[in-house]
Amino acid sequence: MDNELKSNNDIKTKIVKLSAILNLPKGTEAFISDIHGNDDKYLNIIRSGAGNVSRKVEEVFNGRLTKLNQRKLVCLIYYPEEVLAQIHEQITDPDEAKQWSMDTINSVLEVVRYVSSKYPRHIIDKALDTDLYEITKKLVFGDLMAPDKQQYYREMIKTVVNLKMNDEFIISICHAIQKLAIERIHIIGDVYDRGRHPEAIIKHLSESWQNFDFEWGNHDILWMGSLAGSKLCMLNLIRICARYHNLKLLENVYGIDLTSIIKFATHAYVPMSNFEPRVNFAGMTDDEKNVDNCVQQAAAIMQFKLEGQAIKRRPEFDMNDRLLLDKVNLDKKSITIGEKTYQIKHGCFQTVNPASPYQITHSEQTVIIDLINQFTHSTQLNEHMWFMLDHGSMYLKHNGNLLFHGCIPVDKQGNFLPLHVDGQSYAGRSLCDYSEYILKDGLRHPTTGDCYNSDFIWYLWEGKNSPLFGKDKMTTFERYFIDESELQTEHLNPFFELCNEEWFADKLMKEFNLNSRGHIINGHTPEFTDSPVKANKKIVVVNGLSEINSRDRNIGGYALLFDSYGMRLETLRAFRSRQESIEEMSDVVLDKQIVEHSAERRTVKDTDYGQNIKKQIERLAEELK
Ligand SMILES: O=P(O)(O)OC[C@H]1O[C@](O)(COP(=O)(O)O)[C@@H](O)[C@@H]1O
Ligand SMILES: [Mn+2]
Repeated sequence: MDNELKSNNDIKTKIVKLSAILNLPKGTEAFISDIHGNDDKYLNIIRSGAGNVSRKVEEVFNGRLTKLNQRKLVCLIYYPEEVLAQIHEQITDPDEAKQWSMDTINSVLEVVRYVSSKYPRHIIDKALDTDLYEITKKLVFGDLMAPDKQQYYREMIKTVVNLKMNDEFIISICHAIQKLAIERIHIIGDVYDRGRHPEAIIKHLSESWQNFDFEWGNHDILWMGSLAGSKLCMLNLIRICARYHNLKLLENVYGIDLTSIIKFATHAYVPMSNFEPRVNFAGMTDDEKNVDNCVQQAAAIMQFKLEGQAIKRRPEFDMNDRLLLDKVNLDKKSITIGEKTYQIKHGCFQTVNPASPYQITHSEQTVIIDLINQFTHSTQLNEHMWFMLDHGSMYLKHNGNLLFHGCIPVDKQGNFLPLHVDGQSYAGRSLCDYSEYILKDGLRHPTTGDCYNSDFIWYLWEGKNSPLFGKDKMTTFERYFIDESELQTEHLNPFFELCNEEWFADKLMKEFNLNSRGHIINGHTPEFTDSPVKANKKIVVVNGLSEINSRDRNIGGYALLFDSYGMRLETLRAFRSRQESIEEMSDVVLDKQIVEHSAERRTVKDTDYGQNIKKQIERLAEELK
């Protein structure tokens, strides 16, 4: 064959393959948010395919397995390692154990074949374990019903069991099912803060997941901002870690030596009830609680001082109402705001100089410099934050939907509120684009000096026009010191109320150049009273809210699934622990609600990926001689 013909045939083969992919059903997207370092809860959602795995098992085994046996199989798929250990304790007879393994291998193979049926080969290949690839590929892709081959496959399964590879094999297939149950995960912000293992979530995504994206949340910004050199982001972050008994995360995972702040804090402060940690884990010692308490005070006071300096440096941020330290009276036991004076029962203003309340002391300065140098040089923090940066954005337009963590700031009429900074005005989409630009610029050029980028990144955390925060003020000071609920209340931007209006959803979509048939999906605010589905089903809030805040203790938040049949919102069962989930064989989903039902089954053709494929096909067609 001459070379020209050969290369033409290569191109044609590629076109045939790509055209075939266009007609496969659209992959399943899962939308989750506000994980807040709860790695077990996150893995529970992911391993269950946000409820998709149990649905698939039901579709395959309805009428063949009882509900109880379906639940057992589902639980095995979520937690194969733990469930297999239990089974080995329960089934001690060798023959019975072999039988169980053979039956189970057959069942999980049926499920993996079913979930992989809508994927092109290269995606399935990625989901299969590389060590066992040669065997799994034969059993997954082989035609098991072909009469001449049945014996061949059965013998293979028998040999896997006889060679005692059964557990390893089952585990690898279960993991493949988990991966294939969701094609892409959208993590709509707040991976970090409060919970103990945000790094485990990053690790899971980087090591075992292929398709995902982050839409950054306000808490993630604190961590990215600290790497960029923002001392304010860092002090907020340390304060929150101390508040949630999480300082170990900084030491053990990010290699931050906290000696300087712990020494300073325990010397300058005594534990006080208003700084007690917000969690009470079994095994927390009094010593640890005292350290948390004092570090929280030290970080809070340094934060309030540096915030004061930043607010004065940046009048354009319009945050003068947050200047509170200078309103504390000389007795340091009361504060006068406007006309009113409020008592401060538990103040800790011993390092505040009334003549110059926002000035930090020399000791504080030493601590801050030591810490910010460590943050900006932490290898692990660098790795994790760049991972979030590389795979994330302020907002994402994907398959016709608009995703962001918090809000697009508006006034009561729904007009986009402008932020006047850097000689320009930014509002709506341009505010999001500008925020992303500054964040990236800040991370590319880290500096520990008081620069504009660092100040702006901190503004994204708690400024009233920040798309990530979405509240009029952050009342940290009031919540620590002033026992007055009216002052402590943070008011949501009108955006959240307007989200009940369909016209508003349409306006947002238009601002982002999207068709009004798509959906807006965000997180951030826990839904206590209203439904998470709003604006005639055009807006969905997927907060994986913590059970502590939930109006119903059985509800553990919401996740959204978007597959070839449409979109459905899953109400998640409250998650208490991995062990409890395994013992109770509880499924993740409590309830489902259809958000959209596609009239026709969506295929890859109807997705952004499909658009790319079409372009590739066009380019290839042009190459044909
Ligand atoms: O309950 P805590 O730890 O004091 O945190 C409360 C603070 O967290 C915030 O709710 C922001 O966090 P979220 O993004 O999780 O809502 C602030 O508005 C509030 O001041
Ligand atoms: Mn948030």
